[in-house]
Amino acid sequence: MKNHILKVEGLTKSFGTNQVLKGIDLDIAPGERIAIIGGSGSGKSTFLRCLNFMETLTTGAIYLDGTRIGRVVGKDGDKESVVYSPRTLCDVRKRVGMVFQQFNLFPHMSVLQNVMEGLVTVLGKSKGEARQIAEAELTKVALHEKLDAFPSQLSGGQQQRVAIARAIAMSPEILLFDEPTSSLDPELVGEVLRTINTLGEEGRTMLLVTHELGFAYRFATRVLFLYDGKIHEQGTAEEIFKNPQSERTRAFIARSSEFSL
Ligand SMILES: Nc1ncnc2c1ncn2[C@@H]1O[C@H](COP(=O)(O)OP(=O)(O)OP(=O)(O)O)[C@@H](O)[C@H]1O
Repeated sequence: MKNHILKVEGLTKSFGTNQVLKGIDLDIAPGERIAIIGGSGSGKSTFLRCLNFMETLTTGAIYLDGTRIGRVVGKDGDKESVVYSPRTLCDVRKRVGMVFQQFNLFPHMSVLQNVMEGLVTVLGKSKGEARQIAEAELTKVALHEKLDAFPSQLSGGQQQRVAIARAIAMSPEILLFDEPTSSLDPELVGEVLRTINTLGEEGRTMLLVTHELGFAYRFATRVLFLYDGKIHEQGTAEEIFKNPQSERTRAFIARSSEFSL
């Protein structure tokens, strides 16, 4: 049997009466680089946020290394009641890191402190060890000269690289990227995509929601096309971009003006 690091089963998510995710099943093997593409409002960000429980699931289950997250405490027909303890959620977020569109850095902390914070408060590292790890990760994203700067003194691309270093420093097993370049000026997009690409080459398991279809084509080992809250089509980048089976996928790719292979 294939070894799955993450498994999603029958995931639905509603906000009030608006059902945004309508039944998603997905198995992810270690080292896969998955790009999630789809039109605005198709549920891409919501799906990603469900994977580290920033959103509660309406129905369905998520398994990490074969273990279901949360404890089922009751069942009413098909609907389960599941309890997620703060400890479980903290554990999941250690294992599943996330980089956001808006960086989400702490504005009152220096670059170094931003990366050290989770290492000390969540992982319980000593300040000395946290500093060592943080400096090493910031060097990898070429920000070793900005350790004492504050986020407001950095470009958007540099801030996003701090956010990536902060996520990587926690050694997550899976990294989620939610449109990490969409709030950047066009000239800064390349530096962040290069950083993400390097992480992929290191064999990390990654899921990336993106509108940069050219990058998705080069980067992803698997592409998911989300439409109306479901995985409408999935396959290798070659299959999805060059030979999609569905007319809807074909039309989406043809419409996306950024796409250049
Ligand atoms: N917290 C929320 N409360 C209510 N509705 C929400 C919430 N978050 C998302 N939605 C709704 O869920 C739907 C899907 O949103 P989502 O952000 O997942 O789409 P997306 O595919 O990532 O879109 P985009 O490409 O524009 O970012 C939208 O109709 C949105 O209004």
